[in-house]
Amino acid sequence: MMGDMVASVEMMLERWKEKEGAEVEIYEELRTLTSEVISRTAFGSSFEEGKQIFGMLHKMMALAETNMYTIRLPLISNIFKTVDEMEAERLDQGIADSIIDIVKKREEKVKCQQDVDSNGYGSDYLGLLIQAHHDEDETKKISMEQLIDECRTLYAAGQETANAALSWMILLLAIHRDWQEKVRNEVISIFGHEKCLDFDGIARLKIVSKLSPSFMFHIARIMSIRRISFIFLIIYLLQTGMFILETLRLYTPVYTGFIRDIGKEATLGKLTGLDGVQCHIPFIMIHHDPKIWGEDVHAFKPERFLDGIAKATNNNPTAFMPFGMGHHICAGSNFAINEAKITIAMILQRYSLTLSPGYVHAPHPGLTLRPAYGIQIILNAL
Ligand code: HEM
Repeated sequence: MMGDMVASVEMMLERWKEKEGAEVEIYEELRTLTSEVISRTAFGSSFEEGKQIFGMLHKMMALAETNMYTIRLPLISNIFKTVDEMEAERLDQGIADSIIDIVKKREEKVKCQQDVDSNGYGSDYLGLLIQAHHDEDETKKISMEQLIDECRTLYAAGQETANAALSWMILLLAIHRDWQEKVRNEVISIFGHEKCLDFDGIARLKIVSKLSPSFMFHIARIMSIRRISFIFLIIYLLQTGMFILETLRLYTPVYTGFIRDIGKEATLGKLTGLDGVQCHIPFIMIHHDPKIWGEDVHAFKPERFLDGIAKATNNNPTAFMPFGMGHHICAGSNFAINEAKITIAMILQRYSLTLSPGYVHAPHPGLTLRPAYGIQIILNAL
């Protein structure tokens, strides 16, 4: 998975070579990147076809956002459909057909015994889903509709959110030049300027996982392991980690939070929730509450996370929930943090980021919290 992330960032940086010294619209660039990452992860070898599906899904999400507050009348809405509703249905069918096509191609390969690895239908997400679709155990088997739904969920949950989060991170790095330097210094102290993207190294380095990064580097140099495992070292990006948490607090992608049904009467402080009542937990309000974070709640201060989340939240660690909480907590939180670390590390190894004077700050509360007019950044090669 990490290999797919690195390969996708490499592709983006290749494109950027032609844009050095010029202004780049980061939100769109990162949309391509995050779609690429999810496409490769979800569809593996079929990621080009996956990208077409994600293109259609993206259009559907845009339609959903436009119509978020449209009131639908029972019965009448089933008979008379708006242009947007008809377009959404067309896209939905297109997505389902494309997924079925990819599934058929994989199944054909298995029949012909070509290019099939030991995992049968493949070890990417799609392969695992097809395997589940063919499971002989009826209790584990999933239907084709469920398979299609799973692919949709992964995109919706994993692309838009990561796109928004990464965009705000780049903005904050461009504004807070001191933090841009801190994060870059940390990245370079661990990875140097070279591309250290060898994944085979991880197996060799696992056993020394408790040792410090500088010691590991020393050992690796002695042993002539030229390219150290990126995956392993990524966990040592501590300043970068704090920076990521602070961005997720200030610009929480799933800003609306979640709604939970109260299953049975429950008391929380002075509040009593009755069975059947719905409870809305708005993340962004909790992330901006001075009672939890202190009077400097609106300031950008990654160092508040230096001694952990409990300290930063005045001993209310559950008050920090960019990835949700409980049974439905984000299934891709580690994926998202690693994606962010890899992307930031690889960008800062190569570029100094300056905010364009044309940037207009307008966080837009759509399905996710995203920049209404994009984020224009000037890329200066280091
Ligand atoms: C910064 C990026 C991300 C943020 C802020 C984020 C946030 C969230 C939140 C708030 C939820 C709802 C949790 C709840 O209801 O308690 C969620 C659910 C989910 N996320 Fe993420 N997410 C991110 C990235 C990803 C990625 C990259 C993936 C997949 C690769 C992913 C997969 C999922 C899935 C499958 C669920 C549904 C879990 C369930 O209902 O059981 N997310 N995410």
